Amino acid sequence: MIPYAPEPLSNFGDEAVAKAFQSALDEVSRQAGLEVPLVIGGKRVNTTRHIRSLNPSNRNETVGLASQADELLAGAAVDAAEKAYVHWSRETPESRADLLLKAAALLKRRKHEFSAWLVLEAGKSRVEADADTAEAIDFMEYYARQVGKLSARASSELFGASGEINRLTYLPLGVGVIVSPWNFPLAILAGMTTAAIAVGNTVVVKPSSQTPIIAYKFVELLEDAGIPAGVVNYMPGSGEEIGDYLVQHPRVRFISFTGSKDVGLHISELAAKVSPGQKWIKRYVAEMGGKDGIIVNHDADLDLAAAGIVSSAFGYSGQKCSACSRAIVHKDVYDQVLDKCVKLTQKLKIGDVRDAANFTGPVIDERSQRKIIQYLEIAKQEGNVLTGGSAISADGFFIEPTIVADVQPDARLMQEEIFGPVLAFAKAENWDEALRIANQTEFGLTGSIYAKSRAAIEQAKAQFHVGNLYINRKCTGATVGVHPFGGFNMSGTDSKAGGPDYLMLFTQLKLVSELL
Ligand SMILES: NC(=O)c1ccc[n+]([C@@H]2O[C@H](COP(=O)([O-])OP(=O)(O)OC[C@H]3O[C@@H](n4cnc5c(N)ncnc54)[C@H](O)[C@@H]3O)[C@@H](O)[C@H]2O)c1
Ligand SMILES: N[C@@H](CCC=O)C(=O)O
Repeated sequence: MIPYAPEPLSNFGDEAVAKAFQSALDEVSRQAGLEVPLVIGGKRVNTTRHIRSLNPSNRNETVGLASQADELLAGAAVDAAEKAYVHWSRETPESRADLLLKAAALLKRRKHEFSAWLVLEAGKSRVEADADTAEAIDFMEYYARQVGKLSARASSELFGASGEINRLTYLPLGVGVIVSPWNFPLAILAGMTTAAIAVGNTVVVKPSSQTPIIAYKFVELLEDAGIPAGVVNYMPGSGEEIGDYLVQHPRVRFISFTGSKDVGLHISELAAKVSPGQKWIKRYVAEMGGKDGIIVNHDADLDLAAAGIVSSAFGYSGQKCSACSRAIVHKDVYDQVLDKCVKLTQKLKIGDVRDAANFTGPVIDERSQRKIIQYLEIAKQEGNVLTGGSAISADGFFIEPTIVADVQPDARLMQEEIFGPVLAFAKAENWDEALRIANQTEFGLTGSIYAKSRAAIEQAKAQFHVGNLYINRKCTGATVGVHPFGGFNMSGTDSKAGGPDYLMLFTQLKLVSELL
């Protein structure tokens, strides 16, 4: 196998690339409105109830209708996954890795088509959509290589004992439930799903109700790559209805979740309870929200810092768990950084992401837009709104990129995950205080610092308590295999997706010791 290298991002400045993307977008737009069934044990199942997936750039456009599962069908999906597990768990690591490589190759060929679905269904700009698709490819390429390493690693790290043969093996866990979010509806779904199946598990995938169509397209892609029936079952449905049911199912062995803190904690509680007939303690891997901060020191390159803050805060309308929602700036350069950020923000173009000129698109849906509008009201009480501050009246769910100055560290704007384009600024007296403010949160996902002084950098490395700390660069945009991703505290179980230990989370280790 050639060494892993991340998938290059598309250069839309190249006319041929832009044209190829546009034709994919036109083609996908023609397919909009399609109906997708559930997939249980490889069979298509159509239901009478549907989830309507809307284009966030224009609520009048239906991207697709997904069949909606109920408990009975979700139970059938667990049965199908359990049946498939018998064979899939005995496949060689090499053949499972090959499947991931085939799926990655197919996705590379159909890159623009998948990105176009992301533009339509998730409201991503083509640049953000392309990065999402590239990350999905990366997860599969990376995990395909990690599977072999995992099986090679176990026994080689045992100490020898005379007169014995000792073998350590990573075994899969069983049937898992994959619960994924809408904000990286391809990359995160693909990463969570393929990591679990790469080591021999079978899964029921419950995608987000905002983005079921792209999830279906991914399951189809796995089928095109040759995945056996039942290894991945596709099960859109309401979180409360089938999510809770699947999490509590006695024959579900593990749950891999990415989403908000509230839902993550709810699942944690349910998964901890033993259901009648259950034979194991369920494994729970959870990646949750963030309240990520960027700290700027008095000696920093202020232009670099302002560009990093604005890009981290407003890329994909602030709807990344890694997004910068707090800028904590040394008092000596506070006004300058604020001014630079406001000027950069006012240049951002907002609108329908089908238009390449728009940097920022909509937020995901009306509920999210309403929630962010409430925070814009809170912003007026908790600070000074310097730019933005309103929703945009349109058919899509647009919110102006908003900067709020002079916010107190304990204000709601500095504590609660808004998940929209709202950035709060707080002033720090000195570097110690800046780090204290940055850590004054229940989350601990990403963070950046901009500083030149070596002492300040080293102090931040030791004291800034986040899973992903970046120095003199933005706090979004982790690359698979380069920046393993996951956070501390209420940001989750720090599972480090795209890192060397991730696959182990979906395994159990068996030691066999034979006396000679
Ligand atoms: N840490 C990370 O790596 C990471 C990555 C992406 C997103 N996120 C976080 O995800 C959130 C945004 O995504 P979201 O709005 O889709 O999150 P969400 O928690 O609302 O939903 C996530 C998934 O959980 C499902 N769900 C809801 N209720 C459920 C229940 N009772 N049982 C089982 N499943 C249920 C949803 O249908 C969806 O599929 C943000 O908080 C963001 O920070 C974290
Ligand atoms: N891994 C992504 C964030 C995923 C969550 O939304 C990043 O690093 O920006």
